[in-house]
Amino acid sequence: MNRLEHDLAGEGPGRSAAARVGIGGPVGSGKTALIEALIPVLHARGVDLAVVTNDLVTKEDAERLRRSGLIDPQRVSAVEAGACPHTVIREDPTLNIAAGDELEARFPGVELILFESGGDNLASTFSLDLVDWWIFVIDVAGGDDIPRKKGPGTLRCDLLVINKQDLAPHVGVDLPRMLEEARTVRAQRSVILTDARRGAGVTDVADQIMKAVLFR
Ligand SMILES: Nc1nc2c(ncn2[C@@H]2O[C@H](COP(=O)(O)OP(=O)(O)OP(=O)(O)O)[C@@H](O)[C@H]2O)c(=O)[nH]1
Repeated sequence: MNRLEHDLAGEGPGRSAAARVGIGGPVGSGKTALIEALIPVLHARGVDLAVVTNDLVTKEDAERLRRSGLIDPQRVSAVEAGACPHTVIREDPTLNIAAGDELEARFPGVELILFESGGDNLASTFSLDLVDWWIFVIDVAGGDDIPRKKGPGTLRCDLLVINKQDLAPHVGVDLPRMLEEARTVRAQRSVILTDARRGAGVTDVADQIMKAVLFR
């Protein structure tokens, strides 16, 4: 039974107040930019929100979000992942679970906690002990062959986001084809194109979170 099933059953150690959503993906694909774009959209829908960031040896992403003015800085927690970001989101997610629990204790009304993983490769996946649902963010500039490589992140996530769609003409990427290949390797499970810097596609991502995770 994963966390979501525990929560629906209202029992067991996975029981918690807030839904937990992971946001992973390769270095620089736009995970933080997506969170920055999602925060105002989710706030406008009345979602009580907090964020946990994972960086290798700094707190850079957390500091960026705290300075952004988009969210109460107290609602952003930083985990330092060390050399292997996989460990803290998959093999031993204890530090992240504790960071989420601590945010829930400080903000009892919190409904949704976003966990941004440290930038990593196409193999990063989240433990279902940590998150109820997770998004994998790749980007157009990383190459239109990424979906065809069938990395575990691309295949297993609940939602695949292909970010930086605005860059497609500049890097020679056939966007409709990349989208089609991504849908094919995912057996038609969700794929959304975004431009996180300008906000394109971000309401679609928020719609999926509202529906699949918050049941509204
Ligand atoms: N053109 C364009 N640039 C983007 C987009 N999204 C993010 N960027 C830029 O891409 C760079 C990396 O974005 P981040 O949000 O820091 O990426 P990240 O995945 O959080 O990076 P790490 O935490 O280092 O793994 C920044 O310079 C962003 O401004 C987009 O949709 N279009």
